[in-house]
Amino acid sequence: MSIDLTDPTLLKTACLIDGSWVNAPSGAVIDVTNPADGSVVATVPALPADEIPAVIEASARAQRAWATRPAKERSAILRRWFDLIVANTDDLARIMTTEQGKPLAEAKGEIGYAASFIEWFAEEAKRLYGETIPAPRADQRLTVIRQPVGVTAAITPWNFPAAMITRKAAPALAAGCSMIVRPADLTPLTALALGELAVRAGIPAGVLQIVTGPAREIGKALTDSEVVRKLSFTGSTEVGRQLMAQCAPTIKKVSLELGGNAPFIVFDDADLDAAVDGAMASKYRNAGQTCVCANRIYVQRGIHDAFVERLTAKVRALKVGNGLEAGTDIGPMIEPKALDKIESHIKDAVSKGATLVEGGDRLGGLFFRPAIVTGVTAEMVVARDETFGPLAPIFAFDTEEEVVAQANDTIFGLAAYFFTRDYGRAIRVGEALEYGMVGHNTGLISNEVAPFGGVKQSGLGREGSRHGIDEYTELKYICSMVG
Ligand SMILES: NC(=O)C1=CN([C@@H]2O[C@H](COP(=O)(O)OP(=O)(O)OC[C@H]3O[C@@H](n4cnc5c(N)ncnc54)[C@H](OP(=O)(O)O)[C@@H]3O)[C@@H](O)[C@H]2O)C=CC1
Ligand SMILES: O=C(O)[C@H](O)CS(=O)(=O)O
Repeated sequence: MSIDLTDPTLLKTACLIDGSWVNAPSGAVIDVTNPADGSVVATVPALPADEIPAVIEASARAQRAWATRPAKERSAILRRWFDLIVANTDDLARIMTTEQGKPLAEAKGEIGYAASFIEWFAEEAKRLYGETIPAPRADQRLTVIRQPVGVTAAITPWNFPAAMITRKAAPALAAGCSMIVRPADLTPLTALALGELAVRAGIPAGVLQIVTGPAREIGKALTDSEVVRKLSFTGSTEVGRQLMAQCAPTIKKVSLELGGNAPFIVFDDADLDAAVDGAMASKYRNAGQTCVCANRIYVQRGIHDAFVERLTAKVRALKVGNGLEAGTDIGPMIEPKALDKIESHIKDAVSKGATLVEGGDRLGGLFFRPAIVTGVTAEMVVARDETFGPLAPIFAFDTEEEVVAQANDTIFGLAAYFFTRDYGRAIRVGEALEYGMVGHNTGLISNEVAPFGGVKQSGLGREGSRHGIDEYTELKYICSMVG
């Protein structure tokens, strides 16, 4: 199946290495399939790990030159990349929906979200200010400058094939670093299309490289290298923990955006319609395949039944189908094991006394009817493990103290949400929740201007915002004797 594009040259099926489009020496390839129908959309190289040292060498060579370019020049080139991505939104979205499955409207939204990080860091590039410090001696002058970390690497997941790349590459390039990106095998085409637009924008050869192929082996080659000074990873906590350990021998800087288990709390005094709309947005975006999705929905007993009734009506109205078809709300899951996990969470909960009140059945292929389960308790697997699918498990609660304790009873700490119109409660709960990001009366918190990241075992560091570029810079202190 070819993808119906206005500009077919955006469909790249080779690695971007040192400014050229390169296949694996052996010709080995990986199939890229459409989750909506299982068809092979394209192939990309299965680049062997022994090709990575040359990629790293090209990255180091390019980075030295890139860092000497005035910040204003780097900014202008990033701005051109932003403009080209925006101008090609429709094609990029069609490529994304074809390989990842999300509805076209969501894919277009992600392209805009991904582009916003480039726009933001094109501006930040010009504001990497240093410091002068009053010296303790008359014959000294103390200055602090911010310099690029150097050669960096990124390993990114399939659920946001564009935004998870630009949220890393934009600050890296803005700071004067180079970056080697290894996208998920399931969704490489979006990454390669972004690479093509980077070339057209004038990002020099070697500054941004995109390699496809065996994750473990390529990851090992990147983490083993002393030249690679930083790794940024988005994905599961399990893999993040492993990559962090692999980076330890060479003392790399590490940024980790890992798993979540977001509580979504609705108090009796909440705006009920706002809470239901917030739950729909947080739970079912990308078919529930986001790290910040509501994973546990706690509803205070006084509003519980009304909330379940209204949520059920909206979930029942969701249209499941091919993301390329107009009106689709929920696309296919990314792979078969995703459906197995949702089913296992439902079966475990029901076996322990919960009630399946909506959906929960397979619709053929990778399609799954969005589900709601009520009567959920802390003893059920869904309370501890991230479903990463369109399942809303609903817990009833009585007091503020009890629900905050339950919400915090997890190893994760990425995102949390709560709905209340009581000012005092808003302050208390917002401060008590042990999460990197908290939504108050909203289920959507992600943008390029705020610091995205988690605490506990949901990650290290922040992406986006004025903080995101810090992950790609080093502070250098210069002490001058002025004689
Ligand atoms: N905090 C956040 O922003 C996000 C967190 N996540 C979390 O990730 C999980 C689901 O996403 P998923 O993509 O399956 O996560 P994974 O951690 O399995 O994969 C993430 C990326 O890492 C690669 N990878 C896997 N194992 C290794 C390894 N040993 N060495 C190097 N690279 C490796 C994968 O490659 P490949 O897929 O090709 O095998 C993929 O590109 C959920 O827990 C979710 O919460 C996901 C997205 C965002
Ligand atoms: O990977 C994810 O799940 C994203 O970080 C979620 S968001 O940034 O699109 O909210």
